[in-house]
Amino acid sequence: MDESRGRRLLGRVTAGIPAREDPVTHVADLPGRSATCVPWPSWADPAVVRAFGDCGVALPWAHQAEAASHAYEGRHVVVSTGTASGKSLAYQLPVLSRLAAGEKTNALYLSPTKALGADQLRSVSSLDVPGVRAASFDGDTPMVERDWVRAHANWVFTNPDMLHRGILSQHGRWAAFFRRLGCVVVDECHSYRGVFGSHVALLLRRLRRVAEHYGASPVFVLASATTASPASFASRLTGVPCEAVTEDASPRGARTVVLWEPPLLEELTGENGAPVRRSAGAETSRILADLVVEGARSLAFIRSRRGAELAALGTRRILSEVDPALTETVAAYRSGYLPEERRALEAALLSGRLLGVATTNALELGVDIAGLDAVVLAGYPGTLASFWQQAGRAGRSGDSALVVFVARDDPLDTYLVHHPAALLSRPVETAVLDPANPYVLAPQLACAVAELPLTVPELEMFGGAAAQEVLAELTEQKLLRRRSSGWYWTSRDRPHAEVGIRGTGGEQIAVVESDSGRMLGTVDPGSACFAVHPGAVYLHQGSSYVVDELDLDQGLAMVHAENPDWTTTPREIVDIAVLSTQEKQEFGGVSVCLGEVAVTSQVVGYLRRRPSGEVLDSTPLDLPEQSLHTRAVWYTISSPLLGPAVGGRPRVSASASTSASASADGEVGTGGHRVGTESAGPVGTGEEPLANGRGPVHEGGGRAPGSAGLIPARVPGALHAAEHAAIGLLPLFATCDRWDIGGVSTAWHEDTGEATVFVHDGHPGGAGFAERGYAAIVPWLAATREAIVSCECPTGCPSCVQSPKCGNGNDPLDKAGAVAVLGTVLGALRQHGA
Ligand SMILES: Nc1ncnc2c1ncn2[C@@H]1O[C@H](COP(=O)(O)OP(=O)(O)OP(=O)(O)O)[C@@H](O)[C@H]1O
Repeated sequence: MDESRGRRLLGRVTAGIPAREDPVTHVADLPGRSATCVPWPSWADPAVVRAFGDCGVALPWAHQAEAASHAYEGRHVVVSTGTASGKSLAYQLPVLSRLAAGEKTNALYLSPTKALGADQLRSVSSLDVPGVRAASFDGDTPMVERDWVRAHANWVFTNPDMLHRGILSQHGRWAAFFRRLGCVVVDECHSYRGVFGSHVALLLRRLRRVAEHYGASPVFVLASATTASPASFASRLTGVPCEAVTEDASPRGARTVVLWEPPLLEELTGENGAPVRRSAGAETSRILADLVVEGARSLAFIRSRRGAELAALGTRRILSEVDPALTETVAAYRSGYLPEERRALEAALLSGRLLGVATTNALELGVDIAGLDAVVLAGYPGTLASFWQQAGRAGRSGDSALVVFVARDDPLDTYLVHHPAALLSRPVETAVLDPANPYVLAPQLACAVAELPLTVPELEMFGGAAAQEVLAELTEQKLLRRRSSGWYWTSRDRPHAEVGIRGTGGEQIAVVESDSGRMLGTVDPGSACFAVHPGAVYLHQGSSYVVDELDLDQGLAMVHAENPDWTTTPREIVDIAVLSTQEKQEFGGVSVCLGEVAVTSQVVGYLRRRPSGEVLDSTPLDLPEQSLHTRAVWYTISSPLLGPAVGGRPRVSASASTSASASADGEVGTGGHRVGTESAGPVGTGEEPLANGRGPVHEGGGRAPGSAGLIPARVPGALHAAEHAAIGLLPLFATCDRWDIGGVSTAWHEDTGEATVFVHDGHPGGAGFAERGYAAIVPWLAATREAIVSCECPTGCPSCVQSPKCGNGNDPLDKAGAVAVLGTVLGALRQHGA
């Protein structure tokens, strides 16, 4: 294939776009690499080597052999290499070699999703190595088969949910399996982050404890996408020291990576008259259609299932006008499809019968698809690990391929397409998890004690003092009994069923279709008012429903199927109180704090909007207040630093400007990474002009040196805008989703006595995001300011300071004021040595 295929495809997808609308903000050519193969390790069983050879693997790549040897020789290891770099072989080789040699040993494989577990079982079974009895044990395993698996399987494929509820909770029935447990495989371990990751970390400690009880001490083999500090992450996740193998020896094709910002729409405006851009989904359909016309096998990653379906439809619509025969070569792919449908789609894409597939991240993990001609990413997938994982589906075996990152209309994506280094030159972040979160620790310790009485020496593996405190509370609640030998579970019932490891506990709200009585899914209690309030549009597996009733007492949301051409946005009022300040640093009029807060929120209504952003109407709601104890990072600014003139202090604004947040549903965020993405331009007093040429703040009178120079009336809007943009940018440092965090800003806060901007975790007890914000305060706020400055809109738009979930209808928002405030804060931080 032509070396410059990526460049040629780029020429095709930009052909015909007028220069003034040129969406391409950056192009980077990433070189390819050839494979480094090594001989099979001497310990590898010949039958296994033969089986791999029959599947086209003549020799292992160097990193595979290295990781496999660590595992075989009993050292815990994490292999952290790129997409499709053959991580499976790294754990298959040692496990299969022992089983093929007839050793009486067992292995346990854990994957974050059932589908991935099924794929991996299929791959192991297809090798057909003698002596291997591999079987899955998950929610789909029929009861009649479960006994067989427990008694006979020597390699069990499961997931953390089943390990928690179905295996550890009744470990006595698995005694024979545990006695011989020699290896635990933790696949795609980078996805264990945030609250879910914290649960899994404690679950793995429980697993180790139970295995030890039966006399086994398994070796852990972890597979991860490329991440920073994989060894320390793997060690935190498992609680045992892990070696890391990171040198990727698999072959990789060259890639042309293009950053793409859709143009502003001339004919449409959004909330408060703000300019809006063409949607990333529509833009992606257009690009995908061009690629299909070129005969390029392409994948487009879209963040929602519905978005993936819509992008496929959009692509087909465009193609039907060009060449109707090509419409057949385009499809959507997402979880929720039957395994056979997914297999058929994968095969069709690999064979070239399908050319364009619009997918959710279902095709990101574990699916054996690589070597495509092009990948389009509609929006930042949340982490660099995901970005590279998705981009890695393009360009293998020496082919040059095209990767297009299309920005959505939000501050983070806008920042990234204008700061390529933040996307292309940064080391991938490590995942954040916080197993010491008491909201996670308490239910996990209850399960651990119910499994086996906990002794004092075992405290250390669960976090030492933090665990001791939690145990004391559980004892006080009479859930445990303390004896001299340790802690004992008091009830006959096991706590496991009550403990949801993917959220932060509490009774889940069931979402039920009224007509059929079918349960569609569950929603975290903390986010129910937000996600399934009456009138809300609820999406499930690509289908759309509208909520008729939310009964919080019964834990039920009743919905009916409906596919309206509008979406809903809840309106929420939020209040925040500081419970304790754990860290505080003073920087001459600016202080930066980390601590515990109580966030009280109430959904008071919702907006209906068209996909274009146009608001149809606003409906009031009467729902109860919700309270969330969590962690926050906040900064305060003294009056002289805000005010316009020396002596001209801003009056305190009586009405606090708050913005909504605190949704605890959806994916749990991940780990963060402190990076050097500081703004290229000077950051100081907020004097630099905005990109639109407007000077930022010139409000009469003199100004104290370094102050923001804002008259009091502008302070709430300035803080509010600064808070929105900061929420938008935190995912760059804390690798959470913007929906995992929330914020409140106020011109005067009663606990701090000053103008304050809070950004808080959306999960009870926190998931480590606020800590990341605190640790990266300067680069985070510098990036925030830079994102606002570089946005070309005049007074604020979704690309900079408007928030899609604002409880105050994005009002007041003062874009220039936000730049001034952030400039002042950064000036103070820098001047005082932050
Ligand atoms: N040493 C090798 N030589 C040739 N092909 C190999 C080798 N090792 C693995 N492969 C092939 O590479 C492909 C990707 O392997 P695998 O799915 O294990 O990668 P992965 O790193 O787990 O992928 P993902 O990033 O999707 O998790 C498979 O088709 C596999 O057969």
